[in-house]
Amino acid sequence: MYLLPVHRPKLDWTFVQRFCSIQKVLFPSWTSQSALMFGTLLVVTLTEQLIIYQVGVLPSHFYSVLADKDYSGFQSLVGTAMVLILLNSTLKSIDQYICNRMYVSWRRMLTESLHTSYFQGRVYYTLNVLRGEIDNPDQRISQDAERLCKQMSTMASRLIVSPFTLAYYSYHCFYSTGWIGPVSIFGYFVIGTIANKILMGPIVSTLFEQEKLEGDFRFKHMQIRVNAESAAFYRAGKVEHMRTDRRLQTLLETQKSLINKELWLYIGVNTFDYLGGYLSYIIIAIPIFTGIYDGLTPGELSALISKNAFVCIYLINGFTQLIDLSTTLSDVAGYTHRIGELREVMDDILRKQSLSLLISAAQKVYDFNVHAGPADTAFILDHLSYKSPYSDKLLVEDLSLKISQGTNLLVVGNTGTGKTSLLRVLNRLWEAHSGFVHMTTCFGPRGTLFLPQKPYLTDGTLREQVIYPLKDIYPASGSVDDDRIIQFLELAGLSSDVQQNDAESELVLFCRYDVLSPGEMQRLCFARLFYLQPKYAVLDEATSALTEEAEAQLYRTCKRLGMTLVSLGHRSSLEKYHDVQLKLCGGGLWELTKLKGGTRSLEEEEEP
Ligand SMILES: Nc1ncnc2c1ncn2[C@@H]1O[C@H](COP(=O)(O)OP(=O)(O)OP(=O)(O)O)[C@@H](O)[C@H]1O
Repeated sequence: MYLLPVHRPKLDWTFVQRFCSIQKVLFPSWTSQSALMFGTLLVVTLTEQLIIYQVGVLPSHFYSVLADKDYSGFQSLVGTAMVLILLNSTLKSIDQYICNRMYVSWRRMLTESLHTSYFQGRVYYTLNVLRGEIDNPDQRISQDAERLCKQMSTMASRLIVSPFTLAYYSYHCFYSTGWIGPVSIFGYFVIGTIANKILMGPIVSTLFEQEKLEGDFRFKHMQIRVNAESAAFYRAGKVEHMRTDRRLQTLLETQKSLINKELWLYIGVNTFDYLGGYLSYIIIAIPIFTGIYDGLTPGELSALISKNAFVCIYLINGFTQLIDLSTTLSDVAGYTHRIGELREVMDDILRKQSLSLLISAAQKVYDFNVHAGPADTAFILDHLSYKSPYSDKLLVEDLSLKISQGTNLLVVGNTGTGKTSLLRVLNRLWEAHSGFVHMTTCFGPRGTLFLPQKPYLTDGTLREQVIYPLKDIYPASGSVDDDRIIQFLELAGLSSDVQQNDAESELVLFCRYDVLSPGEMQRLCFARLFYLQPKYAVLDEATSALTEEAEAQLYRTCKRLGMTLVSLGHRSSLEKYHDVQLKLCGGGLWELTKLKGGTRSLEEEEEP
């Protein structure tokens, strides 16, 4: 099993590392779109600050012209104020616009990067089925990534400019008030930061927990949505109501606890804000009471006080804005941990996956002579033993078998004896416990195709359902061969459905695939098989929902199309389509027998 050490999410070094690694995704290079947008935002916010400074010192000019009764100076000042205010509001809107664009761009890059890892090899399978320590990967990719980008974009314009404004206003504050102003403001900020860091600690872990419960709650609703009919047959409304409410209660309890913890942070932040407002007067008062400005006229003094007040207040404001970001930062930290953790686990899976691929490639070269079979061999199993990932008991022990073209294999056995698990091992979803297993053909057309026990229908058009898992019509050069698709749907016994869906236009939206009966779904999967025409078809109880006549028709078509079949099933009627039977007896035991008749009896059946 893959397990990473459990880490309680906090504002710590792990957060910094995870945050930096996410930034590398968001800013892949200096010339990337987001880096350019970030640069533009910097220019816009700096210009905005310059304008704000000019707007901020306007009152001091007003005091001065009003005290001197300077009418023309007053007029030009009103004109300047109008222009500055217009400029300021335009720049502020551009600033918001860039932040929103950056959010979309970040979200695209982060989600695409998560998708790249998630869909690589069989990471999504390992993550969802085999590894329990990552809760709700879907929620992390869809919602947490979105919220992280949103919160970061709201922080961006305030954070980006703060080093410049702080330096600029510190200089002005020093110039106006001497060292006492900046030093007392810095000291005040350090105390505020330490207090907030302490208050933010519990919020990060509670937010992490809340997002997990949010995912669980959503998953419960999704479960009901997908299984609505089965639940309705059980009249399970009451019990599902109770269970769904229970998840909601747990979520709301955690949300309440988060809000309680945030209350202390809000108290801290607001106290810091209001105390900061008064601090500016203390700083301004010092040079006045120490007599530094004694030689000034009342008009000059009030203009100077207004200017100094603006500089001090703005410096304090610069720091309080940073402190105000604490609530956003604690959200960012929570989401960063959730996404960082997902990325680490996916990287870990990918590393192990490529390592096992390397080992198996090396083994393949080494074992080539030992295990090489005829050219038409699809699967080679040599002394293979396997077990389920959560158990120590072997499902099958020491199984040796070669599956070649023309030799159809039927795998039978009681429930839970490991039939589907054999396919998991063949497909490399599970690792073999010992022995050698190798699939010599490729997946898809001309190779091997698996029809899993639960038919999987994807979203999209009927054409896309039939050509699945291919992205495009096969072969790539071929024209859109809807006629072939319709022909194979008919062969699979789905003609009436096609006509219904096909009535208005060609093979368009197949939006009612979710209401197909299990039998119809299985027929649709056979239509896929006929379309792709692999050399080998591995069918896991692929006809369990169909009648024996339908089964016979589908199996005959497979054979006519030249496929070699490996079937898993319980029905004795399957025997006549196969040449060899592998019976799994449980406890690691198995029996391999030749079936009498097999292909021959099928040919006889077909003759009339
Ligand atoms: N994802 C999984 N993780 C852990 N154990 C699993 C997993 N899937 C199946 N198992 C276990 O492996 C064992 C074999 O399961 P398998 O699906 O191979 O049975 P089967 O022979 O195909 O049964 P059936 O005839 O019902 O399809 C079972 O005990 C099952 O609980």
